[in-house]
This record gives sequence, C-alpha cells and structure tokens, in this order.
Amino acid sequence: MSQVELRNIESTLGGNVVLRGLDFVIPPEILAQAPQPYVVFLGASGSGKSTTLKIIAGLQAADSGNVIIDGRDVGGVPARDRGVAMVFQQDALYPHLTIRETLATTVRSVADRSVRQSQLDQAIELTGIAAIVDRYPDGLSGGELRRAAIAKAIARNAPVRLLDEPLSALDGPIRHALAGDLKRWHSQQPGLTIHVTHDGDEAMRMADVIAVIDGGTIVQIAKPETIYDAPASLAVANAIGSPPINRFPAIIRRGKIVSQDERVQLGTLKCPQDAATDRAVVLAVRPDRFVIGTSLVGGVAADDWGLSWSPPLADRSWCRVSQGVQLTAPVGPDATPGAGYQGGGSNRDGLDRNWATAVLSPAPTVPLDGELVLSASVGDVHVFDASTGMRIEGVHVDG
Ligand SMILES: Nc1ncnc2c1ncn2[C@@H]1O[C@H](COP(=O)(O)OP(=O)(O)OP(=O)(O)O)[C@@H](O)[C@H]1O
Repeated sequence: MSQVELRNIESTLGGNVVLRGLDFVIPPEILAQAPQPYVVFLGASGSGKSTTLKIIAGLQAADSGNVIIDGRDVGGVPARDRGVAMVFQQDALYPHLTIRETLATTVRSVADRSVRQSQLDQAIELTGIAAIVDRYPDGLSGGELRRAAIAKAIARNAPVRLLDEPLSALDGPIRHALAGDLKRWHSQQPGLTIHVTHDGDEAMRMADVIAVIDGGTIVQIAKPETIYDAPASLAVANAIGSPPINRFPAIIRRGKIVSQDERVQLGTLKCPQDAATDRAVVLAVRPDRFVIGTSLVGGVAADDWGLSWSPPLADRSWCRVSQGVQLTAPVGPDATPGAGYQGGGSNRDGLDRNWATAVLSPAPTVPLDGELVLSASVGDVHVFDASTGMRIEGVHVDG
C-alpha cells in the first residue's frame, strides 16, 4: 500500500498565502481497518486543493515543508520519478493522436516492453472506452474525454493517483457510472487514490477517508461518518450534509449555554470547566437528527402516522425548535418519490428566513398540518465557538 504524507506545507502564490502549515497523514486506526483507503480531499473553491495535489505530484514546489511518498522525502525528485499519475480538471489530450495512440505513448514512457500491451488493455477495460479508443479527442463528449483522461492515468500504473475534480461538469448518470468505475479502478490497481472535490455529498459517497481543507490547512481527517457526526469545526460541519446542517446562535454565560434564537428552547446545558469562558457560540443540528412532532398529518392525528409528538422538554429532547420549521423528504436511495414537503403550520409568523430544516423519513404521502416541533438530543447538537469556528467538546446536560 502506498502512502503520502505532507508535513507543514507552506505555499504563497502571486502574493496569496494559499497553504499554511498543511499536514496530512492517514491515521493508523483508519489504515488498520482499511489498508488501501480511497481518500477524498474536500474543500470550498479556492481552499487550496489543486495546489496541494500539484505539490504532491511535483508539478509545483512548496515554499517549505515535506512531501513524503512511501517513506521517502521526494523534495527535489522530479515529477516523472515520483510514481504519481494526476488527472487534471481540464486534462489535455493530444489533438493529433487517437486515444489509443495517446495511451500507447504514455505506456511507452513508463513501462517495459513486455507489459505495455497489458497495461494499455487494462486502462481501456477499466474505463470502458473500447468504443472510442480509435477516435480523436475532437468530437468526443465531456464524459468520454474525462474517461480517456482517466485511462491515461491508469495506463501509467502509478502507485499514487491524484484526481482533481474527476466528476465535475458531468451529468447525473454519467457521473454516477464514472464514480463507480473510479472505485473499481482503485480496488483493482493497488495504490493510493486522492480524489479532490468541493462536493460534500460526493465525498460522503465515495470516500473511505475524508480530509477537509479549509483556509489552506487540513482541519480534519476522518471516516465520513465521523466527519458527519463529530465535525471538528463549523467549516467541516457546513462542508457536508444535504440539506445543510442547521445553525442557531447561542452564548455561553457562566458555564451554561443560552439560546439567542427565539425559536429554540434549550435544556440546562453546561460546558466543561476548560471551555466555560463567556462567549458567542453556534449550535448545529443535522436535519436528519431531529425528531419531528406535529399535531396533524393531512387532517389525521399525528400518532396515527407513527410520528412522535415532540415530548415536553425532557432529558432526551435537549434542543427544541418550535417555529420556522421546514421539512424535506430524504434524498438518495431511501427517498420516497414525490413526497417532498416544505413549509408547515409553524410558519405562522411569516418567518421565511433561517428555516430550521428536518428530514422526514419515511416521507408522508399527504401534507402535514398543525404545529411542527423539532427536538434533538444532546448527542446530536454540536457546539462551535462563533469566532474560531472550532468544536467545543464535552457539553453535557446538567444533573
Ligand atoms: N499561480 C497562482 N497565482 C496566484 N494565485 C494563485 C495561483 N494558483 C492558485 N492561486 C490561488 O490560490 C488559491 C487556491 O487555489 P487552488 O486552485 O489550489 O484552489 P482549489 O481549492 O483547487 O479551488 P477550485 O475548487 O476552485 O479548483 C486560490 O485563491 C487561487 O486563486
């Protein structure tokens, strides 16, 4: 299994500080479970993802810091000798060569004569481009060009593969098929794959490990479920989840958390001693972690639909939102077609700003009515420092 490690990478480009002390190493506990993880670098546009890939590939030099590939510091090692294949966002294929000729040129530059044909065949097979391999790039669709570019990377048979937004600008079915093929390639050709995206859903679906880049550093490296359930910062919390995580203003006053949103009622909640300084915080709850209560569903008592009435604020319902509630049907494979639901009886005061969103699963087939109340237990409410954005650990129900 190949490994890439980045230590304290700094990069300033055209006067912009792009990477500031960026560190990356896959935690050993993750490697113990998944020795060959599919890694996704997730970050907003401009956060430094492409720059990081180019520095790993040796196409761009860092100002300082170390790139370690398989235990070897590759500072000063030229790109072609790093054992890295990179697929660019806009990959250039030779316009005067057919795809097969391009692949053959690539294979000739990296492989012994005896294995060239098998490497070329494998690249064609894994990317499913047999039907277009004798055509020129001009006239191929965006999806076909992307597959050809990926085939070029596969043909290099490199132990480290860097994919810069490999699924961007492709439409639904093509995107879905290519996502599956990338995972298949990864599992069939031993090595490390780093896939860059700004799309949180894509990261959640594809990654064994997600590294979130924000402000030129990696702020969390973890399995997707950990990123979802225990985000290290508000930026990480915002980076994934659809619909996006709900956020509510609050403050810490004398060690207690006090809501600053008139819709949100909190139980008695305390911070640990070392985090008890008075300050502004942000409470965040994933839409699918709210329990939804309503008095009426399509004119029928909610109980008959198996929806729980939100109980009075008790130990388990630590955070309760009772106005400006919006429900949505789940998206993805569990979605019930045509059962989306927006708005609700609680919108009586005309709140259309800052809706609190909950995912209703299974989605009802009739409109909900009556007052909607959301409640969440303490384990599902994340607390972040409002100015640094960092997670505050150890918040607990008093008594
Ligand atoms: N050669 C350059 N000169 C000046 N600024 C640059 C240069 N290359 C990149 N930058 C800046 O560095 C920042 C990070 O760029 P980078 O391409 O790494 O971001 P990214 O996360 O990959 O973004 P995107 O998702 O939009 O591709 C951006 O603000 C970009 O404008």
